[in-house]
Amino acid sequence: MVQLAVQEVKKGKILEVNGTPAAAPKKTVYDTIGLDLWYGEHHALKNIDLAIAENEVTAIIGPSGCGKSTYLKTLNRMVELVPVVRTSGVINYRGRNILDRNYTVEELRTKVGMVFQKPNPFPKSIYDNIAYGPRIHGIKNKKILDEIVEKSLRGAAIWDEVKDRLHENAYGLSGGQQQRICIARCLAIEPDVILMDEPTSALDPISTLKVEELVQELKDNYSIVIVTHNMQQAARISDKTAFFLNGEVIEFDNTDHIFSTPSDKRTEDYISGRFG
Ligand SMILES: Nc1ncnc2c1ncn2[C@@H]1O[C@H](COP(=O)(O)OP(=O)(O)OP(=O)(O)O)[C@@H](O)[C@H]1O
Repeated sequence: MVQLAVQEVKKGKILEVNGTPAAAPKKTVYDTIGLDLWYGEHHALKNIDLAIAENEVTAIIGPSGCGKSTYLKTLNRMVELVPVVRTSGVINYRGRNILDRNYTVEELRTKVGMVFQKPNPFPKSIYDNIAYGPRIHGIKNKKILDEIVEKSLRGAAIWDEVKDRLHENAYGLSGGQQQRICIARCLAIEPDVILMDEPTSALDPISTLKVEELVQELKDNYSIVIVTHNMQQAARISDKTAFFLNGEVIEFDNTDHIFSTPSDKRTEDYISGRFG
């Protein structure tokens, strides 16, 4: 008989598997507690509780407009760029509430990198794209910058493809290569967390596969939160999955569990393609 894993999930944290305490939990990077967000009158995030673990890939899935990108953009406070936004609740990052007025965005952005849906390299050379962040942080020494550029490009699995054309414009690369340049640019600031908003939706299947493999490798050194519409992608590359619907987290669990035995009928309907 197949034994199904029965898990107890409370406040976005997995506590028990089959009645025994879950394996020693990984460190929590982000702990979101009772987060609400409004765009003007529109209540876009409702009482979100989610714990993002260190060195894991956490996937955010759900139908269009359910709040996935909004949640991701609260994690680096990019959402504040929208003038009508209002939030309440707590997002602890490494134990400090980033929604607290004393927490500066600049400080947060040195720790949290972001990769967007469409590759957005700067209209500069490949080298200057990667060296941009370190230069802003005051690094001017050519040898150190050379090392950072190589290390970041290697980290993003694109060094071999571009090492002989570092001073060419990044716009001359393919979409998939540009996206890996953007990931390398993100790695150059040595972040703790990488947020990815549908990073492969503009890529062909081969480039998508490369980025997916890269995400798997990067989790050894970084904690990754990825928004994806692609259910197979979430199942392939993530450790945990949160299913969002109408601004709420309906279910948050180990990815295997979500895709094999979801606890909520709405999750099951979504992953089996019955809506969204
Ligand atoms: N800048 C904004 N101003 C007002 N409302 C917004 C803004 N951005 C998003 N919204 C609204 O907030 C809700 C959540 O949007 P969000 O972009 O987070 O959804 P999503 O799940 O990422 O969608 P998609 O999968 O289509 O990208 C939607 O109803 C959307 O219309």
